[in-house]
Amino acid sequence: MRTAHTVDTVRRAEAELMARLPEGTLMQRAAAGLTAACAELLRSGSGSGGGRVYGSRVVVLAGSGDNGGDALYAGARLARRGAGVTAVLLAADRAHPGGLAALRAAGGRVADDPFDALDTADLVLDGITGIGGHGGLRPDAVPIARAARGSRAVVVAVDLPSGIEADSGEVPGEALRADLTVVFGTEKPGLLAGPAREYAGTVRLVDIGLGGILPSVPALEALQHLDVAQLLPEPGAASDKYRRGVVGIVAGSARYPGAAVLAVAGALRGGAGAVRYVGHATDAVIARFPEALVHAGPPGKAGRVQSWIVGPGLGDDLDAVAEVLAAPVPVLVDADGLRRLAAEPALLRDRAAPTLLTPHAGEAAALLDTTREEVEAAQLAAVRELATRYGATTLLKGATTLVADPDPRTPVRSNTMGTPWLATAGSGDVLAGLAGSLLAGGLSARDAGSAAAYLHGLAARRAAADGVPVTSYEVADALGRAWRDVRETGGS
Ligand SMILES: NC(=O)C1=CN([C@@H]2O[C@H](COP(=O)(O)OP(=O)(O)OC[C@H]3O[C@@H](n4cnc5c(N)ncnc54)[C@H](OP(=O)(O)O)[C@@H]3O)[C@@H](O)[C@H]2O)[C@@H](O)CC1
Ligand SMILES: Nc1ncnc2c1ncn2[C@@H]1O[C@H](COP(=O)(O)OP(=O)(O)O)[C@@H](O)[C@H]1O
Ligand SMILES: [K+]
Repeated sequence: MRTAHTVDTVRRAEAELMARLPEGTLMQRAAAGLTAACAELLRSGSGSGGGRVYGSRVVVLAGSGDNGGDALYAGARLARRGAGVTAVLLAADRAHPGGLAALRAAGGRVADDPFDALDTADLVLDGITGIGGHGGLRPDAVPIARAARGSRAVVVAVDLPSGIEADSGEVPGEALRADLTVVFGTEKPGLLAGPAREYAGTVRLVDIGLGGILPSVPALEALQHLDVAQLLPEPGAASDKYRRGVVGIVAGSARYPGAAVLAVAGALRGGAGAVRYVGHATDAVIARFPEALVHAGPPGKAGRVQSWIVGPGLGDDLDAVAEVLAAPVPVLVDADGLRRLAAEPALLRDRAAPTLLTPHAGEAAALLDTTREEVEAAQLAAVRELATRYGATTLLKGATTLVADPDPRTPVRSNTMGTPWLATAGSGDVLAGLAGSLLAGGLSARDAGSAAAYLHGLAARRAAADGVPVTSYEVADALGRAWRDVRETGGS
């Protein structure tokens, strides 16, 4: 499990640890981890450095705080290994004194012209701001950050990409996009939530000894293979199709029969014992999936289920939404079902069984009575607000998918397993089917949503492995492979 803690929590834990250690120890641990990561990158040939630390050209962008200190000490270590290291000081009179002295003692120098230095750099260390930065890059840092990004150098962010908000994942102004972020002690929420997450590149965690001090419940977490493997249901010797769970799907319409087919496709790969389709697309569903049980409706007449999915491709025939939400089983509401809910939130008022809402940014905006742009700029705040306002677990789809429970103390789950290939019509229907199927298998709404988002992203990656566009149907088809992948790596 990847975990992220807020800035306040990190600062408290660091203070507690620092009180037990000689001064400067944590910064040296951070700098040592940073140096190792940079050396590895340079040796791998990234940034056209010729595959060695010795002789490579490194530029350290150093702001006025400890983030700059980390970067300067790492620069000093790289200089001792033979790199040519130049520092660009964003606030020359307030640069970290110890870090700057160490760099100079190791043969590093301060740049006369930052742009000349960046022009020939192989690697740029971004130490402008860390967890103390707010409000985006300041005007004097903007041209330097742009030159760094525009150069051929590989960019390594120290703790987090400068310009992002560590706690909210918002990017209020300009920020410096990194190829690698070396984060200290624990991840920060902004590394797991969009839009900031998309600035971080690959994230590498350096242990600085905070492990036993940080609270065990993080602010955010992200599942990995092993975690997903442990969540997935597995039939036992005593299982029959009803015990494995029956998922009911109210989706599709004469106008959008494909949404029904795709939701059923996802649900059939989610481990439920049976998939019961209810609606106007029975012919299309049965033609593709003879194993589905079909019924023209209404849902109450279709037979028992352990969970319902309602919404994909329903069009304007939305009476079934209220009917399904009145059932005492877990319900996943997607697409047109969410439109109905935005118009009548009271439909959720008397629900005792779990509810999972799966909006994309546009649907989330309608539910929150705001704009898509505002949701996209503050995804973490939006998903939390949706979950508390509607009293329902909410999965907010996007390049990063977030899942929040109504109880604000429960860590938000982030899924970074997606791929832009998923931005294709109908892939959300497959996700809804898969998540609803996991709900029928007995997973909580949070586990079902986050495990489904993970498998869905992994399936798309597998299906697009050759770099070719994938269709939503192919994503559904690759779910079996994704399931096998996590089981093989995670054990079962
Ligand atoms: N604590 C620990 O034990 C450890 C901490 N570690 C490291 O310390 C980092 C946190 O250091 P920090 O607290 O000094 O804050 P930091 O992010 O460097 O910013 C400092 C100053 O920058 C300025 N500034 C603000 N916004 C700005 C902007 N938009 N653009 C430009 N400048 C801006 C503002 O100063 P101002 O100019 O307003 O006076 C602010 O005070 C942390 O991320 C990690 O790398 C590690 O060594 C491990 C041990
Ligand atoms: N850039 C992206 N990177 C990763 N995943 C993405 C990206 N864009 C969209 N997705 C994923 O693709 C799916 C799209 O779902 P949705 O918006 O409901 O589409 P549709 O309604 O066409 O099915 C979601 O799972 C979303 O998280
Ligand atoms: K930084």
